[in-house]
Parts: sequence; C-alpha cells; structure tokens
Amino acid sequence: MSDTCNSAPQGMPEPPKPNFQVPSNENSNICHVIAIMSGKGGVGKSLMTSLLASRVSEAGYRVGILDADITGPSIPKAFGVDGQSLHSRENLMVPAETKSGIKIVSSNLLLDDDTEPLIWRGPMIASVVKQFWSDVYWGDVDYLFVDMPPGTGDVPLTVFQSLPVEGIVVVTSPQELVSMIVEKAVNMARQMNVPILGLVENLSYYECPDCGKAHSIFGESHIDEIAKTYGVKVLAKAPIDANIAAAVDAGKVETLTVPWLDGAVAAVTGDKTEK
Ligand SMILES: Nc1ncnc2c1ncn2[C@@H]1O[C@H](COP(=O)(O)OP(=O)(O)OP(=O)(O)O)[C@@H](O)[C@H]1O
Repeated sequence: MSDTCNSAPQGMPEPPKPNFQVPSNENSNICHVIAIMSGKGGVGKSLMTSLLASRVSEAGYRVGILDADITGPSIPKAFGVDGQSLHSRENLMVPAETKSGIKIVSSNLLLDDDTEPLIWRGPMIASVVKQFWSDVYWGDVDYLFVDMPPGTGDVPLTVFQSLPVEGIVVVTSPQELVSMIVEKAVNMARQMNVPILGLVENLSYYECPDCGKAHSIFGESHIDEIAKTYGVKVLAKAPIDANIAAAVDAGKVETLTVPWLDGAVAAVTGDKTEK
C-alpha cells in the first residue's frame, strides 16, 4: 500500500503481507484490493463485481477491476468496453476505461477476436494474473476489485499469494450447496489470512411486478443461518431481475440502480454514508 493511501477503513484489518507478494510498479498507487469469489460458475460473481465497482465509483472513489477470470472474462462486455483493446505506456498495459471512469484490465481486451478461446495451462494463466497486477499502468486507484474465476483453485491461490488482498466478498445463490461452499471459502480465507467481508446471495427471490410478492424461485434461502454458523455477515440479497440481465447484455451495467447492494458497498468502503 502506498504512503498516500488512507489507512484501512474502520473495522477492516490492515492487509496481510504474504511472502510471495508481487510488487506493483511506480505508476500504480492502489489503496485497497477486494476479491470477489464464488463456489461455482454462473452464480453472478462477475455481475456483483461490476455492480459493486459501479456503486463504489459512484460514491466518489477511484475504482479499478482486475478480471482474473482469464478463460471466462465477462467484465468488459458488462461495461460495453469489449470493443477496446489495451495499449501500452512506458512498457506497461494501460487499462480500458468505462464511461464513469472505472479502469478495467481483462484477457478479453488482449484478443483480436473475443470468440477465440484461451487454451492455456494453469502456470500461464497464473502468470497473466500476476502481470495484470505488476505490469499495468493503474495510476491512482482507491479500490481495486478482483473478479476471481469460480472455485478455490489455482488462480484464487495465485491472487491471495501475489496481491495484497484486504477482504473477500463471497457470492452464492440459494440452490448452491451453500454451506459447503461458504465453509470452503472461509477455510481458504483463514489459511490465506484474509478476512471475509461477507456473503452476497444472488438470485435470492423474484418480485412479482403485478402483486409485489417475493417468490423463492431457486428454493428457500438458508443464507442467514449459514452466515451465523460461520460467523460471517450477509451483505446483500439480490433479486432476479430481467432489467439487470438486459443492462449487462447491452454493456450498461453502470446505469443500474441497485439499492439492495448498500450493505455490501458499506462493508467494502467502511462508509455508512456515501461520499
Ligand atoms: N440477479 C440477476 N438477475 C438477472 N440476471 C442475472 C442476475 N445475476 C446474474 N444474471 C445474469 O446471469 C449471467 C451470469 O452471470 P455472471 O457472468 O455474473 O456469473 P459468474 O458467476 O461470474 O459466471 P462465471 O462463473 O462464468 O464467471 C449474466 O448474463 C448475468 O447478467
């Protein structure tokens, strides 16, 4: 962490200092690194990363997203920057920038044809993730969100060992084997010495537009009991909302209004009121 950064927000411990940490460069001044994890694919982890980044940016902070989901990158499309490519400055990669000024680095922005699959082995993927930290002209960033690939495998391990991650947000959905997944995430976080800021349950309910009643499409939620069992907080419960899917498809995730994310924004920034 640079000298110009504020200390960790109230209640959030100072970042751990793992042995394998990769240095950033003199053109990167990143204050806080927050990782977004999920136990399995398709639960809305990239969506929650995008929404959290948008809300924290809206609150007046300088925000970046490091898309560590190297083989399944979806962040650029959600922000409509998938037509851009990363250029270089002083031998470093310069992030793409969204309409509201969020900086994005993703493998999707390195390919001429984003339908081409990246058929790379683990070590190559891990090395790209490290380069997205060390070889990028990040400039001044208050909050860097790292969109992890699903699970607790190779890349999350690389991220926790190489980057000064301060906190983790775990995204789940009601139909997952939530308890096991939360336990895995808690165990990984403990082993890596990184605090879990809390859980976000996506696809939690569907609110009927006619009668306003909430329906549990993917089954009843047990997230509150599970959170209690493992001593973590529930930061948000996100509805199934066709407007969300449409905005993501149109590259307009920044335009969404998501008041149900307030708790997660506060947990990340430590702010009770936005800047
Ligand atoms: N609450 C929701 N309401 C409507 N659509 C949603 C919601 N959550 C996610 N989606 C849609 O579901 C799809 C998958 O979401 P997303 O890419 O965020 O999942 P993921 O967990 O990051 O997937 P992966 O494991 O492949 O990285 C996206 O098209 C997204 O817009």
